[in-house]
Amino acid sequence: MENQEQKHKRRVRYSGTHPKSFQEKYKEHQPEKYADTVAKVIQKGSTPAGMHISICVKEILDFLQIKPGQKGLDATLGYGGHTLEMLKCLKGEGHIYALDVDPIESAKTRERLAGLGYGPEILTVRLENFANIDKIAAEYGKFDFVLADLGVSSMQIDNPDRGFSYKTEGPLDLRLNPEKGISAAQRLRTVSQEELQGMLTENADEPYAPEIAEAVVQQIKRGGEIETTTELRRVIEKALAFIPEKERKEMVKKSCQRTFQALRIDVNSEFEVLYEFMEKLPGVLAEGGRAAILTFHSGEDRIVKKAFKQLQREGVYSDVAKDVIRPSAEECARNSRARSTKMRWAIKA
Ligand SMILES: C[S@@+](CC[C@H](N)C(=O)[O-])C[C@H]1O[C@@H](n2cnc3c(N)ncnc32)[C@H](O)[C@@H]1O
Repeated sequence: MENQEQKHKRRVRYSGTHPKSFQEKYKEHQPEKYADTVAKVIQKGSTPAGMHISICVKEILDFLQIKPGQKGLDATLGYGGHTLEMLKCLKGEGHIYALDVDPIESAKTRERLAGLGYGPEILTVRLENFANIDKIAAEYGKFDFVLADLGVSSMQIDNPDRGFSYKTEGPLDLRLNPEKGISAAQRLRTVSQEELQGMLTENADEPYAPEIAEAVVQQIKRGGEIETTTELRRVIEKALAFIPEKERKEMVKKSCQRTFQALRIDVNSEFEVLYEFMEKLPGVLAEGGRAAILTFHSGEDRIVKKAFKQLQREGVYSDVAKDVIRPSAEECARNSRARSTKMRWAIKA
């Protein structure tokens, strides 16, 4: 008996010495305590867990020309990397108001920045959608500078519980504020094939939108669940099984990225709130006030470019970026998430 048991004993799987899951990367979650580990991860061109590396910092600061005593708005606080650099420019005089819709990350950021000496006397953090900048300006007055760094932070993408990435198993949520609205899984339960196809095309230029929309809707009609990130990825893999094997892996990867992007834009009404923000932006800027916006895909950039150009023609802005500004090759090598970034700016007349 003993012998038999030994025979069937499985070799313990070697799990390696390096942490693999988001939670296991506890050192990266405490940048102040484990600065060496964090520095090594950044040097390798990766973003440490629980952190976000700010993009185009120099380009933004060069443009905004922040002076002590000014009042600014960071419409997308995130990890607070840009906010921190802008706060330094104030040299203790003036104020920054920072918005975010994410209650989880913005609370952590507020605490961390307060720990660095930037408390409520110089920084006000509000849990607010940037579509409501008019209300913020009505409360605090017009701003000398405004920054919006659109989309999601690395902390949100990397946390499997938020469901932003097809690469890790988690609930298919994708909400920037998980306490409001409906999750992506809930959205898929009632979406029609036609609507989903339109969503994939409009929000992410997905070339296989018809195939993916059909596969998703059929799966749900048959009573199959799509409640997790992996379940959605599997449906996409099946829908694209007709692609020759040599190209399939890469195609599936790209279609997964685009499908998750399209769903994220949908459940967070990202285009609608961006239109509203662009419309209200001139009204919250002081005369000569400067605004910089970072976008991450063509849909966002089109909205920003069109609004800036039209409002310049109407004399609302005295000047706008002629061409898009891209992060340097060196920055993209250091931070792969910078590769798709485009920056545009405008100056209020
Ligand atoms: C790319 S991150 C910002 C990173 C930040 N600039 C930094 O340096 O750490 C974008 C942030 O904007 C927030 N966000 C996205 N849409 C928003 C909206 N409509 N209103 C307010 N915040 C929003 C997200 O929750 C996320 O935290």
